[in-house]
Amino acid sequence: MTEKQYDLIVLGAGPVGENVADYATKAGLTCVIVERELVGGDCSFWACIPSKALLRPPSARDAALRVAGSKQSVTGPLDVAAVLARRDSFVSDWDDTGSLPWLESAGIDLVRGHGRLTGVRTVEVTTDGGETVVLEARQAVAVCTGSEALIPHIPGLAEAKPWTSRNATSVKEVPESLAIIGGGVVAAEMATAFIALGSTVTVIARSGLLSGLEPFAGEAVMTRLRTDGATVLHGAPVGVSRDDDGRAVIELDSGETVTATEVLVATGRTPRTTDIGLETVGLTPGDWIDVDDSLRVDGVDGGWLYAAGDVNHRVLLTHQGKYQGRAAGKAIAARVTNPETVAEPWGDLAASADHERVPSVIFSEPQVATVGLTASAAEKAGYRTRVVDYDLGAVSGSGLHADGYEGHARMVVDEDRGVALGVTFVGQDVAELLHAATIAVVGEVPLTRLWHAVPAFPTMSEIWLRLLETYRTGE
Ligand SMILES: Cc1cc2nc3c(=O)[nH]c(=O)nc-3n(C[C@H](O)[C@H](O)[C@H](O)COP(=O)(O)OP(=O)(O)OC[C@H]3O[C@@H](n4cnc5c(N)ncnc54)[C@H](O)[C@@H]3O)c2cc1C
Ligand SMILES: NC(=O)c1ccc[n+]([C@@H]2O[C@H](COP(=O)([O-])OP(=O)(O)OC[C@H]3O[C@@H](n4cnc5c(N)ncnc54)[C@H](O)[C@@H]3O)[C@@H](O)[C@H]2O)c1
Repeated sequence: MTEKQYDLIVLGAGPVGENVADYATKAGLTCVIVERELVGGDCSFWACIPSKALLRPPSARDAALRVAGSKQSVTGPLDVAAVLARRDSFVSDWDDTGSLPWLESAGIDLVRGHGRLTGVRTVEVTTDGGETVVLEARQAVAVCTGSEALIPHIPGLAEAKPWTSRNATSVKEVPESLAIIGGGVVAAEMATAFIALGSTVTVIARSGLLSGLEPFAGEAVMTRLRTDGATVLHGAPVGVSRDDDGRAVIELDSGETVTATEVLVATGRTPRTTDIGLETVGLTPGDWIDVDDSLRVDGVDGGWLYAAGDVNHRVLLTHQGKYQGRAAGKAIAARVTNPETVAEPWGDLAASADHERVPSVIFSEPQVATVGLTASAAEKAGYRTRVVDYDLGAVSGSGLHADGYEGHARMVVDEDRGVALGVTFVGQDVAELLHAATIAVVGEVPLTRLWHAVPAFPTMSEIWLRLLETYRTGE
């Protein structure tokens, strides 16, 4: 048994754990990070990176096909083997050796193995070789263990050995057909990817596609999926089995049956907290971990426990988790000097934007880029709102970007303060329009001043001018 002491112990070397450790170390703390799989976490090896690596080649090919002149140069189908090989290179063939020099240069120690809290500021790690390493934190422990796919209780589903997003993003042999249970982000992106890779895709979306977003987003993605040959059903699965040929058979409450080579479960996430010793510090294993805006865990005496990233269920996105990681790292370090340090809203120690100002991009076809509140969420939150819509395809830059460009933009305005509460773009390559919207929403830029942020001609950003003109016309 080995015993070591550090200022901070971070459980989980995903993007979030890495940021907590980095920011605390930069502030002068000694830090160790515990990782049981790959340094870089799910995002690097099974989620963001491989999924986007699968989606980019068909998206680039589609873009070329939408411009007369370049269209004629696309003379063959998508090279699936090359797509998978490019994905493999982005995940370094699931080898994290490339991440280790960064940890070393940042001055962060690494212990490989499964970590569990064993009480106040202590963690025990069972290494792959079966050794036990006992770690003691002088200041804090940060839980950044992330989340994993939730397998719902549908009779026969678990026995039918469904795919999760990990199987989909690490696919080596593209199945002839794929049924996807769920209508959220994973379903939208993986349906887009597997249609392009050549599978026959059926999406079983009991409450429609992308239901938490502006309704036109899910409708546009659904229309495109259907145009590209997918079937989108609204029933709920009530039973799953494998037939004699090994194919998955999914029965729906509507009486319909879907048969496919594989079934992908995309019904949300569950926290990785079942076996991390939460019971030793008065918390419940298997629960999401509640935190305040400085990512400090609620209800733990002494305020030494932090939880950042997916595991706290505030926002399940890498960029927002990394933002939390920066705040947590700085808050932990600040409280070494002054334990009473308060995380002021919008200060460096608080993840204030988590509440109503989160940006996200869904890399489906078309893309969906959104920040802040939807019209219905803003109304529910009690704002006096005005909704401004504009046809993104009517902007000169869009027409130049792709022949017959189709897209839509919506800005939700807080009428009392004259600022944007939320913006949603749907269309080809709208991901790159998003950060301007994030600045407008997070910065609460008055629309009267935004008028003077003149978008360059002829870019798609002229959508801002059109949205503002439409808003002013309606005054
Ligand atoms: C298919 C898919 C695509 C996605 N695409 C995007 C995207 O494009 N953009 C985006 O912003 N978000 C995306 N997300 C969400 C994103 O992956 C997560 O929000 C992000 O990975 C969360 O980071 P994290 O560090 O909290 O957790 P993780 O990345 O899950 O890292 C947690 C780490 O902790 C380790 N760990 C867990 N328990 C222990 C333990 N007991 N001891 C030691 N180590 C432990 C794990 O092995 C893992 O390495 C996607 C998610 C999925 C499923
Ligand atoms: N581009 C990105 O940023 C990106 C990409 C993929 C995933 N993610 C993140 O990963 C998280 C997980 O994505 P997800 O798509 O798994 O979850 P989700 O919460 O987006 O969608 C879950 C879907 O499953 C459905 N569902 C839930 N239980 C069901 C059941 N028993 N039967 C049938 N349908 C059921 C829901 O109605 C919903 O449509 C998301 O929160 C998202 O933020 C982000």
